[in-house]
Amino acid sequence: RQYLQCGRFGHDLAKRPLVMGILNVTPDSFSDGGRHQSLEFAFEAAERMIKDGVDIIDIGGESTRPGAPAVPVQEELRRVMPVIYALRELGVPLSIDTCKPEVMREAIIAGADMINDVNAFRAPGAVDAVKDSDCALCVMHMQGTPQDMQAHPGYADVVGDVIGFLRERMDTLRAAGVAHERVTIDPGFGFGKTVDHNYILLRNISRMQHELGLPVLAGLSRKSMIGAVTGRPLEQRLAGSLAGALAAVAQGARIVRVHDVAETVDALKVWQAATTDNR
Ligand SMILES: Nc1nc2[nH]c(SCC(=O)O)nc2c(=O)[nH]1
Repeated sequence: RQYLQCGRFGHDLAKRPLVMGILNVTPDSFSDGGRHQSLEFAFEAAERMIKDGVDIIDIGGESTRPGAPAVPVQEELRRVMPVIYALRELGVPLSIDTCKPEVMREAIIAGADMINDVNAFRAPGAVDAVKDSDCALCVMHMQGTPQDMQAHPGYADVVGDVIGFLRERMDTLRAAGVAHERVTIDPGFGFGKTVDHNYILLRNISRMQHELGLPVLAGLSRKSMIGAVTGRPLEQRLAGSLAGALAAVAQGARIVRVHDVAETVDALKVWQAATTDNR
């Protein structure tokens, strides 16, 4: 049985896959990019996700899309901290999508249940920032940086390379005293991968899970790997994203990170009914 036993998180992943809702608090994710409006919008979006059945809300203050500009730490703190303090009143588990140790520390103090680091806690000070807490950690594979990762993605063996990377990150975290149960791993769809690499990784989630003995988080929602095979633009990738989420869950993924919470919750309910013996 695999759970994220630590701290406020405490979900028993053995029961059913969890839905992580994406909450971007970056200026480009709000119509006017205004601060006050973004907090109001973030709060309303979170309330909506909770009503729709979300299990975790992932708050991100820095876009990590290919080519996205880096955000200074003070600006990222100004974006995410008000949202964390506001949303923690709603009682829903919160994940913070950040690579910066300073943001990790503040988020943990504010009661974050998970730190979701697309850089796998490689920044100087990142392991120190989280090792003494009980919050859950998502360790994701990325080749290169958001600025250059899609230029020339290449692997000798993409699955073996990703597993090797995640194993090395786990060894570093464990050496720092981080408990195994706190960690969820993630192949990082779209982070230094071609479309083929992404689908090879998707087909091998169960191998990752078994070789590393850790639950897998899958984030395919609306990504270019969905667009590549459907020909759909960003705003028309719901069906493809639902299929991707179910494919990941069929491979044993325990958390899916999505934009469309209500639809994914429904899809997983049908999946659960179709694949679980409820007698
Ligand atoms: N753990 C985790 N965190 C993420 N943050 C983003 S931002 C890019 C986007 O949503 O298009 N993707 C992921 C992902 O795949 N896994």
